[in-house]
Amino acid sequence: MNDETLKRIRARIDGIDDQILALINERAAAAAEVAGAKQAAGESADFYRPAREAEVLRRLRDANPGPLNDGDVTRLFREIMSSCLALQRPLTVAFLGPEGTFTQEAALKHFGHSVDSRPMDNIDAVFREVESGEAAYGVVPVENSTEGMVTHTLDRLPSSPLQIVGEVEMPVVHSLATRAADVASIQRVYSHSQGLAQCRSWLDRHLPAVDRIPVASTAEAARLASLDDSAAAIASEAAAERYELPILQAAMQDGSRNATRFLVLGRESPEPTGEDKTSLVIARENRPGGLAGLLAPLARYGLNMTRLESRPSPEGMWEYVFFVDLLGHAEDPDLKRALGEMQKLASLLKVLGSYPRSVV
Ligand SMILES: C=C(O[C@@H]1C=C(C(=O)O)C=C[C@H]1O)C(=O)O
Repeated sequence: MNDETLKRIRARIDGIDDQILALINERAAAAAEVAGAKQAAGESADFYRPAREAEVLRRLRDANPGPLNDGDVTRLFREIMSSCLALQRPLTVAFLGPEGTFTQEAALKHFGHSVDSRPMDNIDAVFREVESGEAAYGVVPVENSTEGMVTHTLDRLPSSPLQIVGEVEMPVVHSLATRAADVASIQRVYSHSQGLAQCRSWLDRHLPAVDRIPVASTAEAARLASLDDSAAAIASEAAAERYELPILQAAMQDGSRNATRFLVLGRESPEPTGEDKTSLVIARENRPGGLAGLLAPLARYGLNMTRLESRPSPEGMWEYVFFVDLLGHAEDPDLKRALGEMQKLASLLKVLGSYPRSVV
């Protein structure tokens, strides 16, 4: 390419950038106008609207003519909205810490980077931070495609006044991060119990005799491995980078499609968007056909159940509660009718939240 051609194209790019710069600032000013109007109408000081944000992202994704791919378009607009909102006041988001966990990645993926994200020591602390109003939102893991449910989160939901206001799905790729020169020099492996479980076959094959030590988080595992040259951590690339640990084995998880679903917790329920999910916890006294009867209204109204999970009930030995995820919003007419019918049969029925299906 000759210099003249390059110069011409670069001048064109500069011109385009000037337009983008003017337009994103115009957008920020418009978003501030919405905030002003909401304030004038006496609405709450929290201007974040998960339903509206999901609609904005879906509309742009569906309108995207390319060549940029849909994932990149939603990610870019996610960050633009995050910055627009932070002009009013950055959202405070509590997450299962410490810094560098997959939960933090999920929080930033959902809210964008212009938030005040606060690491919490455990799942219960995330709930408490939002319940007390210290944080506006919280992010916790709820299930992994290889290892199943995160029981702490499920067990904490029924007794909490919080609502599920969103979900985030994220591929989880584990790395073996260590200062050890080779696999043979590793004497212990730290990770969160989920990380150890998701890499079980790899560990059985390559490090069968080595101690597997569960710790509070994959980020904590990376910190510990950074203090000891004969230790390794199973953690994210981000955590390895944070503690300056070389990666000896990338993508070591057993399932090639290992993913974790996270829940976003808040205090107010999002409006319907047309592409929503509803999470419930239900129970019925134990008798033949009890659960089948309780779920029957869902089939009658043609509702799609995407998850059914049982957990021991806090009420009695060998009694169970069931966690159900459905497509639709609790205010959708059919779902509302089905819930009304289920309520008559159930000993427990609580809507844990209706929220937009994940977009980013
Ligand atoms: C601007 C609004 O408020 C916030 C900012 C949004 C945006 O930048 O597009 C979208 C939803 C809200 O989180 C709105 O409600 O439209």
